[in-house]
Amino acid sequence: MTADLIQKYFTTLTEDQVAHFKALEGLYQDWNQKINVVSRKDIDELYLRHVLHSLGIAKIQTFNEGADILDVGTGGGFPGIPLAILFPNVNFTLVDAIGKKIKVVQEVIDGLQLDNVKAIHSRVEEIPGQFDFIVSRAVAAMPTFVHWTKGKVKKDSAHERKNGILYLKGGDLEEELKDYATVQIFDLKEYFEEYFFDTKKVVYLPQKFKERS
Ligand SMILES: C[S@@+](CC[C@H](N)C(=O)[O-])C[C@H]1O[C@@H](n2cnc3c(N)ncnc32)[C@H](O)[C@@H]1O
Repeated sequence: MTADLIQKYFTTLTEDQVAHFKALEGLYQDWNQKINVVSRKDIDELYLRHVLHSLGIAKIQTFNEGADILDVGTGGGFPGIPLAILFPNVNFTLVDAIGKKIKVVQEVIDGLQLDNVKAIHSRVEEIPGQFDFIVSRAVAAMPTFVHWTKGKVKKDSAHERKNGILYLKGGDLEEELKDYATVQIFDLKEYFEEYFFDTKKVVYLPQKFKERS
């Protein structure tokens, strides 16, 4: 699959955005040979499994100009890098506890000359600042994740939807999310027809969520 897959679902991309999405393939293939951040199987399906999947968050939430978004446990840059290409006027902070992963992320940022992304080598618990939304994929179960990111969401919302966590998850989430009364789950198969998305969801947890009693 090629970068055309992105244009199939995001039809108003600028030439710059299309060029950036296209350039991801070469950058990741090159860097993945030096530092493995994407599994061999997945690198052949980069646009489906990583880029389009990351952009699933954008089908649920559009970020306002100037918003601050934190990607926790970004690994090789997902979902942060595709979202930063899609929202060039939004500030992204990508954090990961493993230095070599952040090195690849930094190389991709430099390769694309993205000026709206900062890559930080740190555990999320140790970074300062507050953000409108926290995005993530495949990092920790929600209770641990909520604990790690406590106090990192801005109180006042600049978006219609309350600030909070937008987490890409899959499978049966009932047990993991049973304590959160205000959680919302969005099925990505409603937006993308490829079979890969059949079980994929975006989990939205607003700040100041209610725990079920
Ligand atoms: C399975 S990888 C997922 C990477 C990426 N989000 C993706 O979906 O391709 C999980 C990543 O979370 C990072 N991580 C785990 N705990 C973390 C923490 N407390 N702070 C920052 N990064 C963390 C790990 O270093 C690892 O790179």
